[in-house]
Amino acid sequence: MEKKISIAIDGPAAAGKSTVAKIVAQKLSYIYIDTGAMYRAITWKAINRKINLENEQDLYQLLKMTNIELKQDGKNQRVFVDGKDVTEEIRLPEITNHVSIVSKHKLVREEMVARQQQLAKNGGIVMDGRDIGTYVLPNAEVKIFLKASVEERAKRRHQENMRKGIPSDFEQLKNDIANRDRLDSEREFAPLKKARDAIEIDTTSLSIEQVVENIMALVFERME
Ligand SMILES: Nc1ncnc2c1ncn2[C@@H]1O[C@H](COP(=O)(O)OP(=O)(O)O)[C@@H](O)[C@H]1O
Ligand SMILES: Nc1ccn([C@@H]2O[C@H](COP(=O)(O)OP(=O)(O)O)[C@@H](O)[C@H]2O)c(=O)n1
Repeated sequence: MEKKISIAIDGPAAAGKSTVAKIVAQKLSYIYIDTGAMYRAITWKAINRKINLENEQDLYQLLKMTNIELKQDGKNQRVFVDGKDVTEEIRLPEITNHVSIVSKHKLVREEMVARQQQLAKNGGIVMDGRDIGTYVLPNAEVKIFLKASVEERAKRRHQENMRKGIPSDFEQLKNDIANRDRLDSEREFAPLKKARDAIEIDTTSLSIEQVVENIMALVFERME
């Protein structure tokens, strides 16, 4: 039987990480873990509970008693918080615009990373996020850093929002994405950064299929 490897996919907002990670996982019959969904899930609960998002201790205590599950549903993944399906709600602008505040806290990240490493411990995993190659799975056999211009990323997310019926203003979205990238890159603990041994793919003028092909070629190289 071929070796089950770990694949880390990082990059800024709306670069195409989850889209290609999902396809790569499907092709390999691997487990796909969307770590951004986990940070979105705790942000959703904290906002609902009216927790001060700057209060690291309160957020950590909340997370400790929160069950976050990612369940495969055909081609899609559904996200559950304490048994409640929050898949759609965690993508709303109110959540998106607050996740980077919650995710900057060291205690929150350490707890999330422990959960993510537990999920990945048997290999056969595709995980996407901001710190997977640098911090969560430093020994991943394949590390990818996806990027694209902010203009292109905002365009893609805007189209996605329109498709899903989520309110969306292109200029606002562009500002929000740039702002989130800045917060994620400048935070002290496990910031968004390309791992030294990650392969960078600029997807600005690539199709989803082309990005997947590039990644699959790297995967097969490492599996040999
Ligand atoms: N290479 C690509 N070309 C065009 N659109 C893409 C590409 N990759 C992803 N998309 C689209 O861009 C949007 C954002 O992709 P997503 O996978 O959610 O990004 P991320 O997980 O990095 O935030 C989605 O609507 C997706 O269909
Ligand atoms: N490994 C990760 C994944 C996400 N995040 C945080 O979670 C937010 C949402 O991540 P996401 O991947 O769902 O965001 P999109 O790129 O899909 O918009 C990011 O902006 C980060 O603040 C993180 O800090 N570390």
